[in-house]
Parts: sequence; structure tokens; C-alpha cells
Amino acid sequence: MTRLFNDPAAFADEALEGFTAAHRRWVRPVTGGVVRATATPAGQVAVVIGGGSGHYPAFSGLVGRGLAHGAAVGNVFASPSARQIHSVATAAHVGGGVLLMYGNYAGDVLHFGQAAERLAADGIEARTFAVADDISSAGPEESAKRRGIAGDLPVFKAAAAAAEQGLPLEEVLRVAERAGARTRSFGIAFSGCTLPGADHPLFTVPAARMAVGLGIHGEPGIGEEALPTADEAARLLVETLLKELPEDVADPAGQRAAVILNGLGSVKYEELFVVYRRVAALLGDAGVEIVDPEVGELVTSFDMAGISLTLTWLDDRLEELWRAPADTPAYRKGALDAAEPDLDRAPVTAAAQDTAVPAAPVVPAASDASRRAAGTVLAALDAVARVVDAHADELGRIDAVAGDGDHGIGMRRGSTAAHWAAADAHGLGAGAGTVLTRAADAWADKAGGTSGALWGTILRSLGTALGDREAPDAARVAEGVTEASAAVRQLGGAEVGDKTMVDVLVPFADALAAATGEGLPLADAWDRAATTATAAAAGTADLLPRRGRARPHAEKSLGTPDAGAHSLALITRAVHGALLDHH
Ligand SMILES: Nc1ncnc2c1ncn2[C@@H]1O[C@H](COP(=O)(O)OP(=O)(O)O)[C@@H](O)[C@H]1O
Ligand SMILES: O=C(COP(=O)(O)O)[C@@H](O)CO
Repeated sequence: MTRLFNDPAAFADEALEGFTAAHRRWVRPVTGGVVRATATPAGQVAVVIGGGSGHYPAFSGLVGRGLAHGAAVGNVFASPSARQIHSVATAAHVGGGVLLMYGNYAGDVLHFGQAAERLAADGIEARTFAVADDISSAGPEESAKRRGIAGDLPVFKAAAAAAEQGLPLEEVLRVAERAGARTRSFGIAFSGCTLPGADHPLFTVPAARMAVGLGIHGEPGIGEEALPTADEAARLLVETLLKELPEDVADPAGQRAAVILNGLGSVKYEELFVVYRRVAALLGDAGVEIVDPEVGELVTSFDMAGISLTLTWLDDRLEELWRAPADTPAYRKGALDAAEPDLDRAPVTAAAQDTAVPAAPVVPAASDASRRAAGTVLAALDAVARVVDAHADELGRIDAVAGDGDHGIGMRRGSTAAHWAAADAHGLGAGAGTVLTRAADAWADKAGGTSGALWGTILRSLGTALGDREAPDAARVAEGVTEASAAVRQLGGAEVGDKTMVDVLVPFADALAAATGEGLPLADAWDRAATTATAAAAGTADLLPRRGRARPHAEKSLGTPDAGAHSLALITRAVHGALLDHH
């Protein structure tokens, strides 16, 4: 149970505020997260990590000398937005380029990728690396789809130590790739976490049972077994990891490995030590030499009861980097010289601040017809925010079946911010296109997560199609929806049948184009397409997910529609109401 919070929606921000107040020696706050409070030599590659809140010490607790130069901090279990990441990276950059590092989750991949593009557009060289160490989340033949869990730490650390040695960006990236390829994790869980404000855990495990193959967002395990003794748990973890050695490790005997026994939140240190005692013995029996083991909480999931074991198979170079000193709020190792405070730099660079300022107080010129259409757009976005708010709990429940239960929270945050931004732009006399693009930026920025990136793209595509000049007719709106559908498929890589919102967006766009092609007025055409969308969303219950958070728990999701598909269908129906009212 998460007991101490004020407004659950403010939990992540308030936790970050307290964290920075408590750790000023190491970090200073910037828009979107934190950067080192200590000076970094000019020209050093900046390693910027990040992810959702709810995993402390990942990610803000790992910022400091020898480890990350900055961390972008998202909301609870949601990736930070591209704007947040861009802001933190801009503040952390000291001329050597930026390596963005995160766990391999759809939302993180989308937002960090977009942030890298924005950094490149600013003339800052940026590369990305997603840690994918959790062997339970996909088979070896699909290892690129694996999630990142406690293996984040050794991979971040290897890259950051290489950056600290003054290596150029491409070489730091190669170190990250090598460490990632040699890092594997596997975990077990006894209960899920309870998010701030929620009254029940994201999943439960029957008494005397354990979930095998945990995720760090309350994803249930991929299997269930009888509750083990500590020694049996150690054996399961070690034997499972020894069965999946990296390609270039033929035999564990004679190898050296960095070992992390990680507690997810409510398994305490002495329990971990009881397990570690056996882990160490079993690895020793297998001929593995353990190097600088870590036993403790390094990537958590609120009060989740679970543990995971991570092995990084070391070569001489990786061992040197693993042993290198580090000084961060949550992870310290070896000895470093006295730190120089970062006195030369403004608290937040001007460029970083720019990314965070609210929408500009001026809007591009628009025709009267487009401004009138903007009124309809605003009413539609109001309807979107209302329907999402009314269904937020239901969306969370659907998402919790096989995902992380945050779909309602993220959609509520995004749609509310979009409505406010649209109202601001409309008040300034913006045309329909600008109202939509401002709403798009606000949605992506405030929601983060997969759906934040995708809804930002949907609204941006529509805004571009509608523009600020013409009165958008039914055909133009249908074209905009078709372009939004193409953009979402391009960004997320999902196709029809993967059990995502694409299963609704594509038939909705097709039905709208067909109905407007027949000459139906917009509201009638939209009505017909919304009916198609509702049926398509219901149909996703029969599909097995092939993308996103739900994929490793495919069977569990059979019989339940996809959360993002369902929310999209609800939205299309609500927008129809607004179109009728503004007819
Ligand atoms: N690659 C993808 N392309 C399109 N939609 C996706 C993709 N991955 C996930 N989704 C959609 O995103 C929804 C989840 O959104 P959200 O709750 O923000 O996810 P997360 O918590 O995983 O970031 C899913 O229900 C699905 O509809
Ligand atoms: O949850 C996280 C990001 O993943 P999403 O795909 O946005 O849900 C984060 O906690 C892990 O970095």
C-alpha cells in the first residue's frame, strides 16, 4: 500500500521536489528532471537516463559523478515526455554530445527517440540506447523486445564510466551496447504494488504461490509456481540465468560477473541477504567469480514484493568500468576527488527553459472561417477530456489486466492538458490548425507514456491537415484522420491485428473517408465511423497483443479489449456529440 501522498496526481512531482531538496550535494533540479550539481569537464559525453517515477533509485537517484549526468523523470510508471528529456539533456550537455539511456518500454522508446531528433535539430549530437535485460519478457530470438529492469544499472554505469574517461560519443555507445548484450535479469514476485491513491494492488498472487518472471510496473509474472524457500528461490534465479548465457560466453566456469540481487520494494535487506548467501554459493559452484556484488533496492516498483537477479558477464574492459568509482545519492562506490560545484552554469540553461515555457502568447494569423472551426475543435477537445475523465478508472482496470494500469491516469492527464492548451490558443484567436497543434504538444508533454506520444501525433497530424486558412470541410477532416492513422503506424510500428489503438484508428479512418466520399455531412459521416470504431474496439478482446506493455502477458489479455483501442473508440463517440452540438 502506498499510504503517504497528497493529491495522487501530484505524487511524482512532489517526490522529485523532496528528493532534490534532500540531495543538493549531488543534483540540481531542471525542467523535466535533474542534472548533476557538480561540474563536468567540457567536452565529456553526457549520459542522460530516465523513465517513469515509482522505481527509485531509478532514475534520479543515479545521477552524480561516475554515473548519469542527468535524469528525465516521468510521471508514475510513464515515460518522461520528449520535451522533458530534451530539457534535461540540454542542461546536462557540455559539448561532447549526449547518450540517452532508458529501459526498453514503448513510451520510453518513442519519447527518447523524439528527444534525440530535437537535440540533433539543435546541433547537439545524440544517440539512444534501450536496456533490454529481462529474459522473461521475450525469448532469445526476440531479445530486442525485452524489457529493461535492474540491468539498467550496470549498463548505465558502464557507459557513464566510459564517458567519464573522456571517450567520444560513438565509443560510449559501443560500451553501452557491449554491456547491454552481456546483461541478463530474471525475477520473481509475491505481490504487486499499489499505486498512490489506489485501494488495491495491481496484481495479487495466491497465498503460498509466487509469480515467475516479474515486470517492474505491476505486470503479473509470466508463470506461477509454489512459494519457494529462500534457497529454492536463489536456485531458480541462478539456474535460469545460467541457461541463457550471452552468445560469446560458452561456459560460465572461469567467467567473472557483476551480480545484482535487487529488491522490488517490500522484500527487505535481511531477506535479500538470506537469498544472496545461496546465490553466491551457486555461482561459485558454477565457477563464476563474482565482482563487486550489489544486494539492495536498485530498481523498485513501490511496495511490490519481489526480487530479481542480474548478471553482467564481464570482460576486462567491462570489469574496469563496473569497478570505477561513482558518487550519486543512491549509489556510491570507491573514492573520488573532492567535487567541484557547477558554479559556472545557470540553474537551467536558456534553451532548456524555452522547452518548458507554456505556449507562446501569440498565435499565427488565421482566417475567420478557421477561427470558427477552432470553436468546434475546442468543443471536441472538451468532450474528449470529459469522456476520458469519466472512464479513467475503467481504462486503468482494462490496462491492469496485462499492462501497468496507468492508461486512465495518462489519458486523463494528457486530454486535460490538451483541452487547456486549446482553450488558451482559442482565446488568443488561433485557427483550427494551431489549436490542434498546441493541444498536441500539451498532451504529449503532460502525459508522457506511449499514449501521450501517439495522441500528440494524432492531434498534430490533424492540425497540420486542417491548417489555419481554410474552413475544414468533411473531406479535409477525413484526410487529416487518415494522415493521423499513417503517422501513428509509422511512429509506433504497430499494424492492424497487433492489439493496439491501431486496430481502431485504421477502420475508423477508412470508414470516415468512405462516408465523406459518399457526400455525407461531417457529423453523419463521423457517426458512422464512430460506430465502426466501437465495434473494432470490442473486437480487440479476441486478439493477442504483439506490441506494448501487454505483449509478454498475451494470454491474460484474451477476452479483454485493448485499453488504447477502447479509449480511442470512446473518444470518437464523444467527438460526435460535440460535432452535433456545433452543427
Ligand atoms: N506500438 C504501438 N503502436 C500503437 N499503439 C500502441 C503501441 N504500443 C502500445 N500502444 C497503445 O498504447 C496503449 C497503452 O498506452 P499507455 O497506457 O500510455 O501505455 P504505457 O503505460 O505502456 O506507456 C495500448 O493499450 C495500445 O493501444
Ligand atoms: O513505465 C515506464 C515507461 O514506460 P511506458 O511505456 O511509458 O509506460 C518507466 O517507468 C520505465 O522506464
